[in-house]
Amino acid sequence: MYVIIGVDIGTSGTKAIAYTREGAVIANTYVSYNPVDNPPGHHELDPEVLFNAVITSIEKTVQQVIKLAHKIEGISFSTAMHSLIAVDADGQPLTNVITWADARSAAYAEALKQSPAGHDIYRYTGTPVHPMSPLCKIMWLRDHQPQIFAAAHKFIGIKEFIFYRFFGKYLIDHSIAAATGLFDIYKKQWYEPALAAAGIASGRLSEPVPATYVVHGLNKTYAQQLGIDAGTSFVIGASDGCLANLGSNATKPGDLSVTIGTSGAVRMMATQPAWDKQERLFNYILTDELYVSGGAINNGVVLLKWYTEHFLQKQFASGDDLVAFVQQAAQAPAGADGLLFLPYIMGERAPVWDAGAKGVFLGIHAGHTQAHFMRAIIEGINYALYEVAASVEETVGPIQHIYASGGFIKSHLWLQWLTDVFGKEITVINNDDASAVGAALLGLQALDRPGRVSSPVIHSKQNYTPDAALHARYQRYYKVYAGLYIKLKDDFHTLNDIRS
Ligand SMILES: O=C(O)[C@H](O)[C@@H](O)[C@H](O)[C@H](O)CO
Repeated sequence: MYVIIGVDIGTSGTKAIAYTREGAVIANTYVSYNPVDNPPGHHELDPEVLFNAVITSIEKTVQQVIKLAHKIEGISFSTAMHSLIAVDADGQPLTNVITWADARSAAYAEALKQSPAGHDIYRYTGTPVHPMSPLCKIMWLRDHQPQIFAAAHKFIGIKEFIFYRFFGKYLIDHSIAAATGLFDIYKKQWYEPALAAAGIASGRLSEPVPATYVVHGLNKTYAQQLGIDAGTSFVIGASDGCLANLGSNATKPGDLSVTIGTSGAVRMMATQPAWDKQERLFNYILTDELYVSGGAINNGVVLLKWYTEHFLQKQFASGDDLVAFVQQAAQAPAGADGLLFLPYIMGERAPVWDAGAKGVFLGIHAGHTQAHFMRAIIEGINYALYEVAASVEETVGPIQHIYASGGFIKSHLWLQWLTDVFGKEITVINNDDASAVGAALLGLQALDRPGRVSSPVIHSKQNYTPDAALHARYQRYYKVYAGLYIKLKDDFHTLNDIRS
């Protein structure tokens, strides 16, 4: 049987899956990594660690496929958005991979956001003006590391780095380009006013190609190492966010995908960008016909890791530790007996887009225990996504079905609590890594009929139904939650000033 390998290169690890045309995952490998040690507010990965993780995950998956006597018809890629690496003329990295979670360019984002150019940049590039975007990171490099800026032959992302090593070409798919803040999502070319703001010409960026673009001619050394033919088709693929919609079945108008991994997001597909006059939502590209609108939050499972390591003084790895965390939180009642958590410990993206926002526990009383704090954390993440979903509904259209994906789907309890907050049924299909499955599906389409996107084959389906009484209780708490940021915004910034 033929399989396609879908690779999802994330911020915490890389996953490769072997996917059949019948929609079964018959082999997979996950390689995790940690960010390099950095000052607070900076978040970087080592490009070599990342490259090796991609090699290892593909190599081990190929070995499993060969053992099962199957054949590989192609490899297709999903990657985290907004990453930046400056490379020299030989393709050697001059910087680490600066990830979406890096906030060093906050002051640049703030200034640009207030300017007329900033509003146009948001509108035409689809990327909110925020330190996550490569645009703001390049501005920061230009002023803070002028030697690196001058020596940089290209400014690229994770996938371009990998593809350059594999094929000797700098290629960027439209989906990842749409998350740079530098790409015109209507004309599908680099956007001059954004290039001017960054102080670069388009020649210092990669060549944009559609997500279904296929490359051949893998470097022989890597072909040997991976155990595949150098003629194997490599589909460039798209971004993890857009592909999570595809892999979790949220592909029709009215389908909302809710992802909670390290970070989180809600997204809806549309045939055109949904320009949000309040600039809360992104508009990314999946294929020539499909845009993905939505909002991402910074604070997902990263909060469980933070709380476990700092307060429970234990190691935390997603998976079993996540399930155990939620089980312990379940000792507290829904609503955590009046303990509310505004989860902005990493600053926040949608809907406030404020890198200086902070977290708050509100309503602490003597009856609260550790379990209440843990429950409040989960509920804070749920409210944050619910708030973003409301702006998607307002801008893109009514929500009809909700599909969940990401590491949190391992916890039935968490899925149920999220369902109760949303007050709408939530479905999880197949339990696989949605972005890797999305990459495989897009890959199959690219190899067969470029430009079209199919939906996953559904083998299993879990539906979660809301409890009306709990939804009503959450609604009362949510109203308090939704007023918190505005009340506290200035205080967060005053505290930041005092700290610095
Ligand atoms: O849609 C999404 O999921 C977000 O917009 C992205 O910014 C991700 O958070 C990022 O790619 C990390 O995986």
